[in-house]
Amino acid sequence: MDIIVRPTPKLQGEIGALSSKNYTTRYLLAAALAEGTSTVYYPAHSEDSDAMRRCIQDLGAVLEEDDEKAVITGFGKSPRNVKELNVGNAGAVLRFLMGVAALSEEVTFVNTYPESLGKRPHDDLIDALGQLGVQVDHNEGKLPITIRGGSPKGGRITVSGEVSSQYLSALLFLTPLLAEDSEITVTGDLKSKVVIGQTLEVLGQAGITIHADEDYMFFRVPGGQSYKAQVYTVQGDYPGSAAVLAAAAVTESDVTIRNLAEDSKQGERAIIDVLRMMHVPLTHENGNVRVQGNGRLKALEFDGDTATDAVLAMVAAAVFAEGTSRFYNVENLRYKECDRITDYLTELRKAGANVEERQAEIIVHGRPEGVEGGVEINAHYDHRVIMALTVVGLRSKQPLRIRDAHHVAKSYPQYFDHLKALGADVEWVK
Ligand SMILES: O=C(O)C1=C[C@@H](OP(=O)(O)O)[C@@H](O)[C@H](O)C1
Ligand SMILES: C=C(OP(=O)(O)O)C(=O)O
Repeated sequence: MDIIVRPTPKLQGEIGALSSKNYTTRYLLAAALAEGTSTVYYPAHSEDSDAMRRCIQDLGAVLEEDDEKAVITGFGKSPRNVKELNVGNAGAVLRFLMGVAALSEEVTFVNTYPESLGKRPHDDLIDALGQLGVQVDHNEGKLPITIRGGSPKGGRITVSGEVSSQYLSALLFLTPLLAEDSEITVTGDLKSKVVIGQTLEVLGQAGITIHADEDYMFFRVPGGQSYKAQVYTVQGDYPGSAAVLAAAAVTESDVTIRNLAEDSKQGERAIIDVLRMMHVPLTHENGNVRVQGNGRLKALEFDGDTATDAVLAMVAAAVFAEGTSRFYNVENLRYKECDRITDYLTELRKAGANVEERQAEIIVHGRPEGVEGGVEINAHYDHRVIMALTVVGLRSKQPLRIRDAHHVAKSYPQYFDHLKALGADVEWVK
């Protein structure tokens, strides 16, 4: 399915934020790794969170769900033997479950998105699991991947943080369950470091003890622990909401998103500060973010690694800012659903934006007068490219047609419904 995004000068209304993807995957996993029955309130419903639901059930968790909650009886340290797992296009789900698979005899992760997740590297996690004595067969560090776990005992592990924080999160979920203590040393620069704060927060809620150095470069993990069955509540999602807030920022608007906690550990809450720095009129009180956009934005410089999954939305806003913006320290955007620097900028240029790339930077020469549009956009299987190009389309002179925009459902299936409710002129076409 394609979406047509037509110029929309005004957005107005109120929506509730979608539920956080990163907390949903973590709570579902923590519940599966517990032996009793946990409840997860307001879990996200999207392709990635459904991938976690499906896989933990394949591994032996029992899940019952109604409109507000998932009730999960976990398998503890003993996942059921399963031949294959299919995580769809979900990177974090794959990496976390590669850790869990170390507790199984033999599991193969199949490759159902050869053009997206199928191209992403997992070498650093494969290497770390190898240090625990886990045998991993792989296709040059990529899917399909077969893990022969058995009974790793724990010990000293080093893992590179240069490409993704998800490898470290996977080890932090696994090692507490091993018989012996572990020590994890991170080498290189740890990318998306703030996300590790979310992992540690969830592990703490699950009753797991981890001794972490303040810089998250070294961890002591006592072995022989068990996850406690708990009641969790998923908070609102900043990365997805960032795209809606960017849309409000580039139009004449009065848009409110509810349920975005001021004290959230999601790094992408930086969208609030970034829009403020861009002089976008905005308030954030009692979990409600209200943008009263006037279409005028100022350029800024920003360390994108602190808000990895919101950078594309921020760049889309910068396309219409006065002056030149620079988003630096973003090299790991290249290892996502697509190369979110080269592929994304290719599509932005098609729409008429003036952008430049460096290995680890995106530079945007703003066009407050708007961009031409009137072209077809390749989504590159990437929900965040789809959301960000939609923001650009709202302020293009001619409509944009985004091909295969249904991939938005990886994290935010109701994105276009939410935008429509706010008055955006968007239409699905076959
Ligand atoms: O741990 C997680 O849930 C995630 C970590 C981040 O990945 P990287 O650490 O690869 O940047 C983020 O981009 C991804 O959407 C989710
Ligand atoms: C990169 C993302 O997810 P993942 O790495 O889990 O596929 C994302 O949600 O933007």
